[in-house]
Amino acid sequence: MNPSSNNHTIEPRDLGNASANVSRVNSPQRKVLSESKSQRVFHTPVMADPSTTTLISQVGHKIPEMFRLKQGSYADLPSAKISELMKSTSLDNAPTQSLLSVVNGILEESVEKRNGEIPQRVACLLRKVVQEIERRISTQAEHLRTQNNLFKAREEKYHSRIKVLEALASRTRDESENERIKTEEKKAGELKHTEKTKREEEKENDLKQFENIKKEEKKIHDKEVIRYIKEYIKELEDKNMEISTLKQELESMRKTYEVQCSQLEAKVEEEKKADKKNVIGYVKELEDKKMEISTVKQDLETMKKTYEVQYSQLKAKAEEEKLAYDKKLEDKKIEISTLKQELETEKKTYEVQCSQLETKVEDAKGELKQKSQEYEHLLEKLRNKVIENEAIFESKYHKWTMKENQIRKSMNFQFSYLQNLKLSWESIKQDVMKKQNIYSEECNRLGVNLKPLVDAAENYQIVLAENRKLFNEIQELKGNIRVYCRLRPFLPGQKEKQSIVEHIGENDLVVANPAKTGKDALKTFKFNKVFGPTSTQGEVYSDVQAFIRSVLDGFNVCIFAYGQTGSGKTYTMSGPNNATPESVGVNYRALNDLFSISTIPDATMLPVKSTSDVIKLMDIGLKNRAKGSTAMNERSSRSHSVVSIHVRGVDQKSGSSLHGNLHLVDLAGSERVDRSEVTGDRLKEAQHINKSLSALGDVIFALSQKSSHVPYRNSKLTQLLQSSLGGQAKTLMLVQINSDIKSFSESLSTLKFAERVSGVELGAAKSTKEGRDVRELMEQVASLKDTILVKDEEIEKLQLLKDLKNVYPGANSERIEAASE
Ligand SMILES: Nc1ncnc2c1ncn2[C@@H]1O[C@H](COP(=O)(O)OP(=O)(O)OP(=O)(O)O)[C@@H](O)[C@H]1O
Repeated sequence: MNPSSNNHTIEPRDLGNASANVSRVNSPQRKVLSESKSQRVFHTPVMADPSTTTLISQVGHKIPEMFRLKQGSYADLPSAKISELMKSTSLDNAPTQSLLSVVNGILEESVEKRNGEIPQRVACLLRKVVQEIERRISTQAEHLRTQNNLFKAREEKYHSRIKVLEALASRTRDESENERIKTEEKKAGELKHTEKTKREEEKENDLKQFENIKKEEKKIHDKEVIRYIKEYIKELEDKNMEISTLKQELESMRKTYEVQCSQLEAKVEEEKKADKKNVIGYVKELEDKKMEISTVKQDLETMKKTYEVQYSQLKAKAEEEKLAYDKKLEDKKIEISTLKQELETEKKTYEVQCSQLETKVEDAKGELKQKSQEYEHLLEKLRNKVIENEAIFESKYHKWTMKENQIRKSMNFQFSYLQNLKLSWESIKQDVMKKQNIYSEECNRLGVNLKPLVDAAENYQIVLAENRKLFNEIQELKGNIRVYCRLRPFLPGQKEKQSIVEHIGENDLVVANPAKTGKDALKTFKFNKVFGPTSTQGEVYSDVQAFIRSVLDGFNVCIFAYGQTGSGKTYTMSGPNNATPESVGVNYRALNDLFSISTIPDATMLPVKSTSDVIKLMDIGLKNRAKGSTAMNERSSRSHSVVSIHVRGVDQKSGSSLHGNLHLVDLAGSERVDRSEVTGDRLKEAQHINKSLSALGDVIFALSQKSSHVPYRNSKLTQLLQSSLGGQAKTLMLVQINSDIKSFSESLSTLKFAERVSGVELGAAKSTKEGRDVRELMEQVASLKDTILVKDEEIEKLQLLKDLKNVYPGANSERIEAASE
């Protein structure tokens, strides 16, 4: 960059005298003044001291006319002249020396003529001039910085060139091992080294100089900036000179390298010639290889031809396909054109529709407008009504306030009345309290009198319970069949809910005949226990439980449910369908009890180990059990169900053995076939059921009459129950009653039958429990019986032999024996 190209740079010839003033402008004013005095020889105002005129004239030719003060002082200048001087164009065009002389002039004038005072407009001029000088200095500083950067960039450029040269030198080293070259390389290295050290030195010098320049710059900054710039420029020129010298040196180095390269090339040529001989041998080998390659080439040629044939075939095929594709394309184009036509028609239709819609929209707009008018009219009406209503409300409000006043008045009146009432109530209260005291005294007296009566009643209850217990014990001793009666509740879907039962006691039941009236209609039945319709399965079982327990004491127990069809026998014995633990019947509870009471789980005839095992067996039995829907019961059992559990065990402490049977019997229901409306197979079933039940009735009748013959063998049922009914067993009959009025006749006959059953005396139940001695004796008896049996057989045989001998006296005894066997 050429410094003189900038408008604001100071030419070297201007700078010599102006540099000191620039620094003074930047310094505090007082310093400026003192220094300006010491150097007055340069800057005394032109007009004040004629001795300086020569000097001014020396430099004056460079100051534009307008900044030259011909006569008078700056303070005397007219304001128009000052404002003209302050114009940016005038200041820009003025050389720095002129500006500095203006500054000096003003300052000298103010010190010498005006005792340090500067008029306002002159001060403005001074400020402007100083600002301009400052701006120029900062531009110069910027310029210096740019120069510096330029110098650095050049330095880097030289560094990179040196690196390139180094690379060249190293490459040369690698290519030749010749010592001559080595020497040369050394030389080159030395040269490079010298050049490098020279460069480094120069660099160091440059840096030092640069630092010096910086220092000087600092000093000059205080003294003479212009001189520094001059020196700097000179230095720059020197650097340029140095650079050109370096260039020349580099040029000479390049030439040297070129010479070295040509020498190297010559050497390589020589080596090539030496190698040529070897090459001939290689050429021969190459010839052979070429032959091989030509053979391979021929093969390849043949392959190429084959491929070309294939290619031509494929091409022909591709062309055929292309033709077909073109045809398809043509078709598609036709299709597209058809579609376009269709689209066009659609578009037209759509446009027509659009226009129709627009017309409709217009119509709708009209309607909307009309309706909005109507609504506005309505709104107006409503507003009027609101006003009317407001008026009505106002009048009503007035009336209500009047009424409120009236009510208030009456309330006040009633309040006073209430006060009076309260007073009278207080007096009444007092009277009542007195009376209450009297009554409590009388009650106390009565309580004292009543106590003996209460005690007597309590005693009566105890006596009653004892009586019941005694009655039961007597019955037990008699061995009566126990009879529990259970009443089935009305079922949810049942329409008629009129009951024949008048009274349900703990042990008695009163039934009313709907055909009769008065006392004749009522009939009382007594049983060991009566369970009402609300009784639960648990309650029923709690009274059955004792029987189950006695099975394990060696008693035979039979529990059988009897009753008309649909009266709840299966419900009591097994429970409802999908029974829960709360609703399961006697069977399941009894089994649970047996297995929880027993210490010998496998002491059964059947391999059952738990309730669930037996239940599984029972389920099999239930599945086998015939069931059917009748008019009387949806899930009527069409057969008797008998669950027999045989318990055998040995008491390990006492050694006694026992065996007990438990029969859990759910009889099929007795039914009147006219009511159950059964026909066909069902009718046959009903007849069989009724037959077996009547056989049971006959047995019961014979037992109650203490007849010498009891017809057990008339049915399988009575045969099965023989040991429970006739033997010394514990028997419980659960009588099921359906209290429905329609079932009166059936219920009555059931109750009568049950009454008869309860009168049957079986004799005191006997346990089969036997002591150890008895058991051993029994076992001895059994073994003796077995021995007797064997002996009897032998006697029989001997007898037979004897008879045969008598018949055939000459026969051989061995042959007779064989014949008899
Ligand atoms: N105590 C009871 N509580 C609620 N429902 C009962 C009760 N007893 C019986 N039932 C219901 O009455 C209906 C008839 O009962 P169940 O089948 O036990 O009679 P059943 O005497 O065994 O009849 P069948 O002799 O025809 O077999 C069933 O739906 C049963 O669930």
